[in-house]
Amino acid sequence: TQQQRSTAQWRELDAAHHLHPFTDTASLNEQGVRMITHADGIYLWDSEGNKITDGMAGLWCVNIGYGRKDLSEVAKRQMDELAYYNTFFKTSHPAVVELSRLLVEVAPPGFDHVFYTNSGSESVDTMIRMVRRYWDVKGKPQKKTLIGRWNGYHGSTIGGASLGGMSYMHEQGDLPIPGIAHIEQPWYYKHGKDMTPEEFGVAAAHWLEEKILEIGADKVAAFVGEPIQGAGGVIVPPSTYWPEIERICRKYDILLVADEVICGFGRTGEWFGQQHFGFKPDIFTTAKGLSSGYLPIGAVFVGNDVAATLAAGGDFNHGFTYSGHPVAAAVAHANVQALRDEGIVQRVKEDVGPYMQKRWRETFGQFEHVDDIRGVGLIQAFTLVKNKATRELFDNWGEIGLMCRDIFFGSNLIMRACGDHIVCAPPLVITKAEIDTMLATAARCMETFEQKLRERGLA
Ligand SMILES: Cc1ncc(COP(=O)(O)O)c(CNc2cccc(C(=O)O)c2)c1O
Repeated sequence: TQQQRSTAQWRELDAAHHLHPFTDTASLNEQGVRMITHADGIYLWDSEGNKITDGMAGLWCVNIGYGRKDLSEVAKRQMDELAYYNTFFKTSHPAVVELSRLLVEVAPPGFDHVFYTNSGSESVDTMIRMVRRYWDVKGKPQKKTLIGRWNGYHGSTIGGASLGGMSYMHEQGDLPIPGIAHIEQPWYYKHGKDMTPEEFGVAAAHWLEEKILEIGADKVAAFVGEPIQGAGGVIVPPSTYWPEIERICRKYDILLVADEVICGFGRTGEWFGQQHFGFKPDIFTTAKGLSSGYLPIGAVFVGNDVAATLAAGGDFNHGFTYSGHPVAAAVAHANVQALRDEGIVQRVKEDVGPYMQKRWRETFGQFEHVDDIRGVGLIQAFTLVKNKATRELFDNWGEIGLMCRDIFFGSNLIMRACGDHIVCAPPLVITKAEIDTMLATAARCMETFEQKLRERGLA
């Protein structure tokens, strides 16, 4: 079992030796980290015994909820049987074969092949190399450019960070790499002022057509997007957006890629976000909910045309030591089987998802500085705004979001601030009673938030 230390001792050792992701190390160590020691269902406990409601399912990933001993038993059994062997050099093993069969079963039709990675970023980098290889084999090697969206998020590897549209990431490391372009995001609240959502969805998709014509269709390899932008703040596109994107991709013969790292494995109430929006990509990337975060694993679902073309090209020179890792594959298999056989995905679509969306709107609609209340299934958000009537946002984008997030955290409720968007993506096993309790806490926090705005002369 874990060595028993005081919170102070944990904090001291962490500050001395551990570099955290996406963190300003100096400021983190002024405050001191919260030591999360265990978790169950939708709850976390810290080293001070505080019970915390995890409204973010870790990092959008613990779809099945914490504390599933069946998954840890599968991990132990697999590790005792075959802890590791690779899938290079004409070998395979039962765990990755069983997972592949199951994933093809839950995938939309037309995806009979899966490539494995260790993360969403590696899935995205794998996809980038597949897309460029695809056009090589097709005899159009100049079709290299991949188009993403500003404020899209596709990971932290050099490829993923380049394809993502977070400019503060591009500034660190001289990104994007060559052959990457971006178009504006389909954020209706900000860009669609004098249009209906449906008109805006078509207009926003046409930004892709403009970009393709600017670059030259003969140079464009693919368009890549998250069905709903997650880390960008749960930007839910109008219903007309994705079908128009797909039409434009077919018109100019460029591949359509969905990044389902967040939207995949039941988050929207469908198995994959592409099914909610009604489009069919050529490839899609996954991770997170694939194993519910119990072990690191990612998977690239390769459409049959792309798979056949890659195969025609002979050796595809790409892969990782841990591609299809036996223990990660076994746990992912048990996780996906439970999401399906326990009806968890189905319940998001038919029961808890609609309930959350209704209660989310009821809870936050009453606040003066909350607007654009939105969501699908169990991914939802709202935007903190200075003036609803004029849709005026606060100055210093992100500052108010962090203030609001800290009020939630102070009440042992984890929600995420993405700029001035407040987002929530709980484990898919959340019950209606837990939704009511969580939102009652959140409502009290929002009263405090409004009070703080007044005290700061911002309201
Ligand atoms: C759509 C998408 N694509 C790729 C990645 C990269 O996955 P990995 O992190 O496993 O390499 C992601 C990851 N998304 C992600 C990761 C970490 C933090 C947050 C946040 O919103 O705070 C979001 C993602 O959301």
